[in-house]
Amino acid sequence: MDCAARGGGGDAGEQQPEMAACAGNRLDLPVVELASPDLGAAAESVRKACVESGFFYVVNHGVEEGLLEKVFVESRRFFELPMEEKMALLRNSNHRGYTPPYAEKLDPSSKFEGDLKESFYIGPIGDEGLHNDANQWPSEVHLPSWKDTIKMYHATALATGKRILSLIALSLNLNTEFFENIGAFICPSAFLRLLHYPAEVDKSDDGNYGASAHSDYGMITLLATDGTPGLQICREKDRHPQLWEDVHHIDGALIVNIGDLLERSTVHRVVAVGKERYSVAFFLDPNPDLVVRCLESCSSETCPPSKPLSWPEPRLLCFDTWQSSSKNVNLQILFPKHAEEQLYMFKQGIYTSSVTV
Ligand SMILES: O=C(O)CCC(=O)C(=O)O
Ligand SMILES: [Fe+2]
Repeated sequence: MDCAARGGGGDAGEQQPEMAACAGNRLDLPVVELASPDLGAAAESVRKACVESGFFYVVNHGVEEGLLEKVFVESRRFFELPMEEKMALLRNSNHRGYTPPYAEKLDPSSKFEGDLKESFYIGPIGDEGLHNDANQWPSEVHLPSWKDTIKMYHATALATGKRILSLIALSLNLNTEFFENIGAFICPSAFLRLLHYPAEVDKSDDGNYGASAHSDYGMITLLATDGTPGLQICREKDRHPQLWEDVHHIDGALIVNIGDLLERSTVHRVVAVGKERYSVAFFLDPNPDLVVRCLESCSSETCPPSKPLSWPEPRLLCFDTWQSSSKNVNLQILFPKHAEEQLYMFKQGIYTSSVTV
């Protein structure tokens, strides 16, 4: 079972006055060294990043630069195909495939028809021998090396994502194997999403976003960009006016952000910068039958834990339809600073797809 709409789409939700980051107000997000033998220091820096902004960079992350370059080449090749060829791979009921411009509106309150981006989703890659790969793949005649490159990146990003989650576990004084041990990775919902943002926009799209404000709803997202600016975060979404800060590009680094499932997601968006932009997002979420609840060590009287949640069937999870906590597989999560928001994603119904195609 896969998740419904990817990305997010519930939280930011407001067309309020806002400030862009002032020039010179450089956002210095932590850079985490993933190959460091000093796991304690790396975990501490992850913890600081998660508590303070929910966004950080990782370097020495195990993704070869050459592989990433190939992914961007293949991505460009796909998005340059004629629209009818892309539409032939339109996102299917398993949420794999192509979404054209305007197909998604990550911020449901946006006054525009949809976001400017187009994208392509690749879900968990099955063993073809077992016929369980629900992905759609472009024709090998047109794009002969596409599938192998994308599969390679999916596997590499999954390994990197698991390493980051082991540091997150450590940062919470848990065993590095915590997520592995509770079964979060038995069959993880690992979705790769290729994204393409147009350079030119029609007059009617003045003020529209490449990707409107949202938070990602899963555990962590690994983001690679082609270096073109546009990504912004809002660290305090309830502040008025909102302050949006640019996440700048660091050569060779991946951008990591934590999602709603870790209770400390950060609202972000991609603004149109008058230049074409490519990015590749990898969403690492646990296997679908995991029960989610707050870690005891992250709760207190003032920060009571939420009741356990099944993942990712939130449509069933209104306040009055709690699942029992009796399952022994529990993903118990974190960062109590935002415990009061534990349920906001469900209240907002962000799993209800905002896809209009
Ligand atoms: O393209 C980007 O930089 C961000 C994409 C994103 O936030 C998403 O797809 O959830
Ligand atoms: Fe996102």
